[in-house]
Amino acid sequence: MSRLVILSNRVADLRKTSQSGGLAVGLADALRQRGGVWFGWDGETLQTQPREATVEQVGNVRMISAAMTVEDYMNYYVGYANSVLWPLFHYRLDLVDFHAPYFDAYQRVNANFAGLVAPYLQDDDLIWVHDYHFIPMANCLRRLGCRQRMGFFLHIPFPPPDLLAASPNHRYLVEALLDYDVLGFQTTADTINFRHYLEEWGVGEVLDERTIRYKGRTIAIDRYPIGIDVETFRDMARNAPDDVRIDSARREKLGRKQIIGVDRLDYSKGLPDRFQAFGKLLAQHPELEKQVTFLQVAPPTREDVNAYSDIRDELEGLTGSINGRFSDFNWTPLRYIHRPVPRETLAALFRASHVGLVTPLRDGMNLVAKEFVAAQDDEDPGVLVLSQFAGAAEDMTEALIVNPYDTDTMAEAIHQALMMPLDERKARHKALLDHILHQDTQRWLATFLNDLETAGGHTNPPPDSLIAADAA
Ligand SMILES: O=P(O)(O)OC[C@H]1O[C@H](O[C@H]2O[C@H](CO)[C@@H](O)[C@H](O)[C@H]2O)[C@H](O)[C@@H](O)[C@@H]1O
Ligand SMILES: O=c1ccn([C@@H]2O[C@H](COP(=O)(O)OP(=O)(O)O)[C@@H](O)[C@H]2O)c(=O)[nH]1
Repeated sequence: MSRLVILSNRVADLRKTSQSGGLAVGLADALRQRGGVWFGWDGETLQTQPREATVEQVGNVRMISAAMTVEDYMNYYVGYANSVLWPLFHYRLDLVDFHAPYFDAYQRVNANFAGLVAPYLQDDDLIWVHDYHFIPMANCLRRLGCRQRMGFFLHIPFPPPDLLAASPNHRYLVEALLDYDVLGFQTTADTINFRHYLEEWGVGEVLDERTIRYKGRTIAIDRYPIGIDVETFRDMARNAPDDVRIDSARREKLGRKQIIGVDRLDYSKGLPDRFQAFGKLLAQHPELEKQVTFLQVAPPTREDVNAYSDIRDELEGLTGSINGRFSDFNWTPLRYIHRPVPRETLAALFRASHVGLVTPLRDGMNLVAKEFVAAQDDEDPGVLVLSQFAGAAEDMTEALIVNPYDTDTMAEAIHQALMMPLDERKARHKALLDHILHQDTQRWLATFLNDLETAGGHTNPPPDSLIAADAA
């Protein structure tokens, strides 16, 4: 079996079970199972770029990481990755903030990181690159002479061609993706958008749904929906810490139901619309007074990007106005936590909740949707309310599917979830649980790596075209 080398901007702390963000959670689960190497940014910024990476062995995983300069952090991470690619790929052209130095830094950081990891690569490694930060990584590694098989997985949505074309570098990005041997997306909709781009812009040739021909090479593309380690999460949920148990017992005594949401405080997660829907629920159903509380965990994220401080102000305003209007001395309907909460605690909180709200405006997958289902008690499960625009909705069709822009209907869906009879809750939960058990981390890892192992790779001609790749 070839050694697996994972490259991603964010690396997790494998000593902790708690990671912020689904990419770190998914990859930590995957690498703990198979072992290998994980390379990425260590989260530090320095005045000058370090010449070497730091290496550390954690169990069966070799962690290789490096800092970046303050300037690169601002132009590459805050800039191109999170002020251009993130909003663009989440269909938010209004938030795209493009500046030429961002794109230069994006290419420079990819080239620097390729140079830092290349000395650690072995000839028969399987190289698996993750997410929008590292799209040109294959190109950079090939320029250094790396001939290994390389796969890429996009954790976020791939937008329709017309939206992508709003970026000055759209052709560069797509051609850089075609430098890999296998391209993975979260959903069928994403793979269709990618193929449509190729057809509309005349890049390569779509041979069939899963095969592209580009400059004499073959590239496999498919959807590989990311999953979770269901049994581990179920065990965490059953072992509630004391404070969660005491809080649940108090609520039970008062006959109160809990609604829960857990999201990084990101504009893509649809939090203001969700809060408004909760306000409408309370206004339209006065009988719910003191019968229900909504707990929203929303840890800070990417705070150096302007769009993220705006959403924080908006949410704090909404929390104040909802609680100001409906609270009583012994009831606070909306509890909002702006800090990360350990995943073990979240698991227990999910199990203690009657409704899970996962209502992003656009999301690659959304692991919280899967975690909420995994955490439930099979005999008395809670109900998942899921946005039609989360990647998870493509398969989790037994959730209550909502349009997150339509706050009136969302309020009604929350009401339906709170009132749902036990038989229906059990039937929906069983179907959702079967689904997440089937599409778990292990399957995600195995299907992608199987395709990478059998891909064109070494049989493809050397990608000389890459050397000539220009920033169109
Ligand atoms: O690394 P950060 O900038 O702090 O952001 C955290 C991660 O957010 C995104 O997660 C995505 O991946 C999940 C797992 O595949 C998926 O469920 C979710 O829909 C995506 O939004 C981002 O893509 C990661 O690169 C970040 O590390
Ligand atoms: O305070 C928090 C908030 C989130 N998470 C975890 O972070 C991941 C979020 O992944 P998801 O795919 O839902 O969204 P992303 O943040 O990657 O866009 C999930 O595993 C959550 O359980 C966590 O451990 N603590």
